[in-house]
Amino acid sequence: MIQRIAIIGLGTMGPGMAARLARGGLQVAAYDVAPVAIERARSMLGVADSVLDALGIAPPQAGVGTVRFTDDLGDAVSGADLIIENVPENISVKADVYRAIDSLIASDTIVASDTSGIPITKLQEHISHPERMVGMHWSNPPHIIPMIEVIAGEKTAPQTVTTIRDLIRSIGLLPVVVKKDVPGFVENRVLYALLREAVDLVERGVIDPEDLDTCVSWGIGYKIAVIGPMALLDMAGLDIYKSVSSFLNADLSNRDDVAPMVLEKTNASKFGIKSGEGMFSYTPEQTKALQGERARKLVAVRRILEGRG
Ligand SMILES: NC(=O)C1=CN([C@@H]2O[C@H](COP(=O)(O)OP(=O)(O)OC[C@H]3O[C@@H](n4cnc5c(N)ncnc54)[C@H](O)[C@@H]3O)[C@@H](O)[C@H]2O)C=CC1
Ligand SMILES: Cc1ncc(C=O)c(C(=O)O)c1O
Repeated sequence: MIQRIAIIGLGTMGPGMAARLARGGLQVAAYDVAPVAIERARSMLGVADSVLDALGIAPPQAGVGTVRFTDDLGDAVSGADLIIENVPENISVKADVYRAIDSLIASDTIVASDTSGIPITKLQEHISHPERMVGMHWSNPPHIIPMIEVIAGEKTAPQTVTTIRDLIRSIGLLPVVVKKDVPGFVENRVLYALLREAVDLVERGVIDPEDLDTCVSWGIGYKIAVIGPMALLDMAGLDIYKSVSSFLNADLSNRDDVAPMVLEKTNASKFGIKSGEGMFSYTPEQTKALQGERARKLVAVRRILEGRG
């Protein structure tokens, strides 16, 4: 049974994951190579906890778990039943972490990766017990979005998948087991199909960025939270989908490289909220207000969707 979890990497995703797992009654050790990331994560726990309160997520009867921060990798993974690797989306950075923990952990300790889309089969090449490695892909913000993809690589033991799926369920989250280890798994294949088209439309001047967001959020986005794509096909009618897709699919963006607009911005260190500018601009005050407003709205929508409005 999983009780002790180590999270390696406390950037965008780590702090919310730590808070959510602790709320599920688990004992979390949180580690990062960067002291500044540890301090930032520590300061974010209270905010995440108040969002979990607003969501009405109660701890189990045995009580709420704990989050302890450490700057020592050996200390973080010592005695852990599960390690969640959450470092940047780069195979060699992730492989360094697997090599570093290999001799520090028991052969049956589960090692999960929160990779956004690197096939688990590739990551397994860098660990001595590949049968205990699994994909555990959270969605951002991880303390609010309940769905987590679970992905087996070619060498993952079925029991490893079952253990992680059951753990996710046991703390009130929603596991989705992906049946094939395809790049991007399912959530990001769908998201990146949408983002490729959205970026292309803005880049070609078909629409302004603000209007693109209005169109998608108030059109498809709002609807799709209630009616998933497969159900939507039935609601619209497969005959309609057949007619439209017969001419539209051929006209959709099929670019297989990164769009020039994105390269231009990233080359100028315009990464979005984290750097103050990306598609839009953000002052620190605006960022704080935006994060609060988004959390409030996501909480309200989730409560309604769960029938707890
Ligand atoms: N940002 C997002 O929306 C999502 C990201 N992911 C995935 O989660 C993983 C982490 O992503 P983010 O949190 O966005 O990245 P991030 O870049 O915000 O944070 C990564 C953290 O890892 C730390 N780190 C780097 N090397 C390390 C090492 N050797 N040991 C310990 N810590 C180390 C960095 O100091 C940093 O704090 C990536 O694989 C990403 O693709 C998954 C879901 C959503
Ligand atoms: C743009 C983007 N890329 C990856 C992920 C997750 O892996 C997300 C997300 O969770 O929101 C994302 O927005």
